[in-house]
Amino acid sequence: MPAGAPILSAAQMAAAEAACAARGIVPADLMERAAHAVAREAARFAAGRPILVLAGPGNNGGDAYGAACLLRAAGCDVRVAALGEPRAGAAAAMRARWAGPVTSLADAPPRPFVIDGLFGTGMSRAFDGEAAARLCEDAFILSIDLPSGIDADRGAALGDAIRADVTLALGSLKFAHVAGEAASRCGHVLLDPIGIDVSSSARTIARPRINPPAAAEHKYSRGLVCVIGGAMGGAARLAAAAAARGGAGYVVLASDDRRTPLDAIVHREPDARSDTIADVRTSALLIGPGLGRDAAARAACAQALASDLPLVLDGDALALISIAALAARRSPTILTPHGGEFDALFGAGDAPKIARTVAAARASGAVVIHKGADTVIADPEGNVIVANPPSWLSTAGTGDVLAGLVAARLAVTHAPMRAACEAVWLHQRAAGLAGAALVADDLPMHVPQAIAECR
Ligand SMILES: NC(=O)C1=CN([C@@H]2O[C@H](COP(=O)(O)OP(=O)(O)OC[C@H]3O[C@@H](n4cnc5c(N)ncnc54)[C@H](OP(=O)(O)O)[C@@H]3O)[C@@H](O)[C@H]2O)[C@H](O)CC1
Ligand SMILES: [K+]
Repeated sequence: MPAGAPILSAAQMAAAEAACAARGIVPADLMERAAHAVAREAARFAAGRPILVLAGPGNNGGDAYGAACLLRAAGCDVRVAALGEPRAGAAAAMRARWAGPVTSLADAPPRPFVIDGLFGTGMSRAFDGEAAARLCEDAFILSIDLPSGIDADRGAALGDAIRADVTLALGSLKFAHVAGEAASRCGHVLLDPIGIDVSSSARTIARPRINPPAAAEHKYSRGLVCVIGGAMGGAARLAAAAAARGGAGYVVLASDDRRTPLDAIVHREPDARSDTIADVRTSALLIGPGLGRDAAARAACAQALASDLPLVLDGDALALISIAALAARRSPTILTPHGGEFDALFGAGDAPKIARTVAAARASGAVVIHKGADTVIADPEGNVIVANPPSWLSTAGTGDVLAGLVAARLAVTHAPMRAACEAVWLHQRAAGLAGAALVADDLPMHVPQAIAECR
């Protein structure tokens, strides 16, 4: 996935495209650039294999006809199969430029390399993809802009959507490249800006810059993280270990369980939880991993919410708080819900995940890390960062590790959105370093290497 790339809705993309006209760049120019970009990538990936171009009735089809012409002119073996005819505009002009035969999808013989130009951002209703599926079955598929059959904003498959090996996004990434079911249908995503000026409050995650501590720093100035644990000691231990490896100067673990994951982590008895939450030296307080939901947990959560400390709320804590109590806080707050915890706190809804996460951040005044295969990070100002963490992270305890990293980065940076993004990046990079079949315990030891890569 391109790092730090803007992400737009289909309507925002159309507006950016329209704004090009003011600079004298008309739709036919953009399609010409799109066709060149598609032909370039197709030639690279096809590597001499016979190419079948699937062309639809809209501008996605126009891009496809343009690429077919360029590839044929470059000496490639190209055939075209179409679904409907472009009726007007730049797409019709591109269609007219193609002098070779055009067959229907049903009549086309399969070829080993397919350029999927059936539908892009204009996909508006379910699509009967049976004929296309036959042609794509054993082929390498390069999708133009989006795999055909995908709702660009929701990332949902409308009928029989195509599953691409490579998707070349044009102009900007769309929500479907990073969110929802569609993200997994895109294969490897490339982006060609084709000269369109794009600005967006939503971007893909990028490697952060993390400086080493200044020479005069000491353990308290580096950031004191207090982890408030409860009945399930393992979760809090994982979080504390991650906080210690994540760059905090000092980590305190107040938990029923006397074991600490590292000798460098200071244990406090659970009856000292209240004093710990009241400790004004604390740079970031983490509450939730393994906390439980009993009366003591509820009281600890209420005290944490009422404090002026920068706060990270995870796991059980997310079930013990209200949006009103969050909104009343004046200090930085970060929430780390997975989908179920998010729905329980903010309500389930039909809107795309990015929009729901922004609404949650606005309502709570907190930075929200809405975890999942597409992790959406939003702040109350509407800024959004999207990450696609490795699927090996879908195992017990990895959320506790993330919570600990979030607390560490909040303690160091004092900036909740920055802290959330740094932590999510470090978490996914540590997972990459840990490799296949990782367990949560493996992650903290890889965080220092991930931090070292952030110079
Ligand atoms: N990013 C850019 O600036 C550029 C993008 N380009 C390419 O343009 C497409 C978007 O083009 P658009 O024409 O808006 O949309 P599509 O090509 O995706 O499809 C629209 C046509 O498809 C018909 N349609 C929609 N759903 C179905 C269906 N289920 N079955 C059959 N036909 C369907 C739709 O018909 P309507 O009746 O709904 O109007 C349209 O005819 C973008 O993705 C890029 O590839 C530019 O080329 C360059 C600039
Ligand atoms: K397509």
